[in-house]
This record gives sequence, C-alpha cells and structure tokens, in this order.
Amino acid sequence: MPSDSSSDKIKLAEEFTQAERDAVYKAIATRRDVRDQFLDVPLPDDLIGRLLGAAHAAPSVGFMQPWNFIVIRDVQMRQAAFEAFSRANEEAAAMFAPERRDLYRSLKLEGIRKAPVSICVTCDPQRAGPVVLGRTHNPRMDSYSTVCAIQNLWLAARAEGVGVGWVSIFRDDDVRSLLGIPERVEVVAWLCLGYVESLYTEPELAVKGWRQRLSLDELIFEERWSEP
Ligand SMILES: Cc1cc2c(cc1C)N(C[C@H](O)[C@H](O)[C@H](O)COP(=O)(O)O)c1[nH]c(=O)[nH]c(=O)c1N2
Repeated sequence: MPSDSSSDKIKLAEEFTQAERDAVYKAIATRRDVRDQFLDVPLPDDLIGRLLGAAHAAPSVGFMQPWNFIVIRDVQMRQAAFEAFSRANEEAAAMFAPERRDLYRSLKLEGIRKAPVSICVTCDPQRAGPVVLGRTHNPRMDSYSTVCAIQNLWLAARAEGVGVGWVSIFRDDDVRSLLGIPERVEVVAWLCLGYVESLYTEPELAVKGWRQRLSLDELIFEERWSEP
C-alpha cells in the first residue's frame, strides 16, 4: 500500500496534464542565451510585468526575496553599459591563452544595444535583517535565491517567445555607478531582453566550438563524491 504521503504526491502529479508537463520541459530544453538575434520590436509593459512576476515567485532563503529589478530602456544608458562591457571584454580576452584568444574575440557575448530592454537584477543582503532563516551559516544563500528568480524569468520568457541574454563581463563598479546601486547591494545580473528572430537549438558556445555539453552520467554520483 502506498503511504499517505506518496498518494498525495501522485495526486499532485495529476494537476498537470501531460501536455502541461511537456510544456515545462520544452521551455527548459529550448531556453537559450541570446546575444545577437534580438529584433527591434518593443516589449509590452504587461509582458515585462509577467516576467517579473515569474521572477518574484522564485524560492528564496528564509523567504527573504532579496531581489530588485532595474528596468532599463534608455538608449544612452544601454550605450554606456555596452562601453563598460567592451572595456571588460578587452581585459577578459587578454586572460585567455593565445590559441583561444582569437576564438574568444570572435564570439558575440552581449546584446545590450540590440535588445530593447535590459534588466539589472540585484540582491540586497539586508532585506530581511541581520539574521535570516536558512542563511545563518552561508551568507551566499541570498545570491543563490536571486539566481533562482533569474532562472524563473528566463524560462517564462522562453514560453512567451522572448529571448534573454545574461551579460556578466563588466567591472562591478561600472554597473554600480551607472545605475546608482548602493554599496551594500550586490549586482547579480545584467539581462538583455527582446523578441528574437530565431534561437539556437544548442548552446551557441557549443555550436561555435568554445565548449561542449558534458555528459550528465559523468556528473551524477551515487551516495558519495566519487571522482575517477
Ligand atoms: C551566471 C551566468 C553568466 C553568463 C551567462 C550565463 C550565466 C548562467 N552567459 C550565458 C552562457 O554562456 C550560456 O548560458 C551557456 O553558454 C549555455 O548556453 P544556453 O544558455 O543553453 O544557450 C553569458 N553569455 C554571454 O554571451 N556573455 C556573458 O557575459 C554571459 N554570462
């Protein structure tokens, strides 16, 4: 006989039709990071609102909800962010071994000016006071929570036909001063959003020979860490 808790689980599974389950996995499998495929078409405010609603529904440590979302449409702001990216990207290129550098330089790693909207996602470590349920022994849990919000937004955007690109090639201070973000607040992500003409079916970095997807089987351990 199944225990009460396992029959409850089975009931919960019935709340999604097979088509709804398929849709969730489809969004996960076909979500891509978008750099260059953005269309010059504005995103409606209500759509942006739904995406932010999805982000705000994310789990967070101690229900801290440490995120803020700075919505940036202004062309000059996006141009300034692009210039900050370009400076950081030059520094980044120099860090790769010479044989990788040309390939690195050939990659398009942002869509800041092409995408009509950027959203900077931040994390306020003071949102819920000095002691937070679940964060007592690892303060990074607030950043992890914010990343959960970003992933929710990213998947919801895929279902809405909106591309998202995460740009992290910035000096932190450049983004902070551009957007007036206080020192205590962490800059977690600069996201570029827009309708897209098409999406890669595989990660663009894999298609362009930068790095391939790892085998999942090799990443799963049974019971204990067991590196070969
Ligand atoms: C935290 C973080 C930061 C970045 C990224 C992702 C994440 C999670 N990615 C996107 C990344 O390259 C991409 O997710 C992988 O290559 C896998 O491709 P898909 O997302 O499956 O298309 C990314 N891409 C890019 O072109 N410029 C960037 O600065 C970043 N930064």
